[in-house]
Amino acid sequence: MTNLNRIRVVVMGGARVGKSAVTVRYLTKRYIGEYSSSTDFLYRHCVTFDSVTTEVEILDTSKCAAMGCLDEHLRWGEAFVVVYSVCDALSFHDARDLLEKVAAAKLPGYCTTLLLGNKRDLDHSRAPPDRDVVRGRGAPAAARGAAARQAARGRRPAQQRRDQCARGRRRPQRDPDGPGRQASAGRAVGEVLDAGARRGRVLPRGQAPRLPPRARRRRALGEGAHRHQGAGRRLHAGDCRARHSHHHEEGPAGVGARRPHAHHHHGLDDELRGHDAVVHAPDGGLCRPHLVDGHLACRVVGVDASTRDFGVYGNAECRCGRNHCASS
Ligand SMILES: Nc1nc2c(ncn2[C@@H]2O[C@H](COP(=O)(O)OP(=O)(O)OP(=O)(O)O)[C@@H](O)[C@H]2O)c(=O)[nH]1
Repeated sequence: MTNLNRIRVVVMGGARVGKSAVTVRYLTKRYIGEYSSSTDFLYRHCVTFDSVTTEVEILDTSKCAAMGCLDEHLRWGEAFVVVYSVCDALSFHDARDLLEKVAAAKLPGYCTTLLLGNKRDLDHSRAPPDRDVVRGRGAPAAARGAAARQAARGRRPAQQRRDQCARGRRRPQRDPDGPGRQASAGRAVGEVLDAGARRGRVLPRGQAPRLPPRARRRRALGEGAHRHQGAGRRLHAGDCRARHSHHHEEGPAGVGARRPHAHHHHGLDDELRGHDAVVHAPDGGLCRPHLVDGHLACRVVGVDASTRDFGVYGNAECRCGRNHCASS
C-alpha cells in the first residue's frame, strides 16, 4: 500500500534528455547546464500541501538500462517521471518503451506516471515521431517499438533535425496531418497512451491554464498551493546508485549550488524553459495538471505545465470531476 506521506519518484528517460536538469531545477529552482551524468542520485525533499507534509524521494537515474538497474527502480518507485527531449525522436521512443515497462511492472491503481517533453526552448527543432507508430497501428508493441527506433535511426531527416537542433537553428516543424499546426511530440505521446486503452484524453497544447499574475506571485512567496522545504538532501541509495559525485554534495546547500565548471546552457537563464507535461493519473486517465477553483486538480508528481514548476500537486483525490480523472 502506498504511504501517502512519502512518495518515491523515479526520473527516467533516454540519454541526455535533461533528467538531471529537471530534477535539480525542481530541487533548487535553478537551471544548471552541466551535471555529472554517469550515475544515479537519490534526493530527499519535503513538500507541504494543505498543511500536510509529504516526503518526496527522487531518484535521478542515469544509464539504468545499460547498468541493469531498471527492474530495481521499477520495484522501488511509486511514481515515475519519464523524460524525453522534444527534439530527439529516439528519446521519444525510449520514453514510450519505459512507459510500457512501468505499466507492465506496476498495478495501474498504485502508481502515477508523468511523461515530460523537455527542452521546449528548442521547440523550433521538434522531431515529430512517426505518427503511425505512435498511434499503435499494425504491429505488436515490442515490434512497433523496435521498428520505430530503427526508422528513427535510419531516417536522415530525423538525424538532420537532431543535428540542427543541437546547433539551434532549425525552423519550425510543421505537422503534416494538420496544416499550419506545429507538430507536438507531447500530443503524439498522449495518443500513444490513449491507444493503450486508457480512457483519458490529453488537453491540446496551450490549453493548460496559466495562473494569473497575482496567484503566481503568491505561489512564489509560498502562500500558494505548495511549498518546498529542505531541498535536496542526497541519501544513500541502492547498490547501483552512486554515493559520490563532485557535482552533487550532501546537504541542502550542496545540491545545485553553482560550481566553477557548471555553466548555463547557451541562451538559458535561471528559468528552466517550459515542458510538455502529460500525466498518467493513477486511475489510468490522462491529463495535464490543471486548476479548478484555484486548486490544482490532480495529485501528480511532475511538472505543472502552466507554471513550469515541478512538484507534488493537489490531494490524493482528484477534484476536477472530469471523466479522465474519475476513479474507476
Ligand atoms: N536547451 C536545453 N538544454 C537542456 C535542457 N535540459 C537539459 N539540457 C541540456 O541537456 C544536456 C543533458 O542534460 P542532463 O540533465 O545531464 O541530462 P540527463 O538526461 O540527466 O543525462 P544522462 O544522465 O547522461 O542520461 C545538458 O547539456 C543540459 O544543459 C532544456 O530544457 N533545454
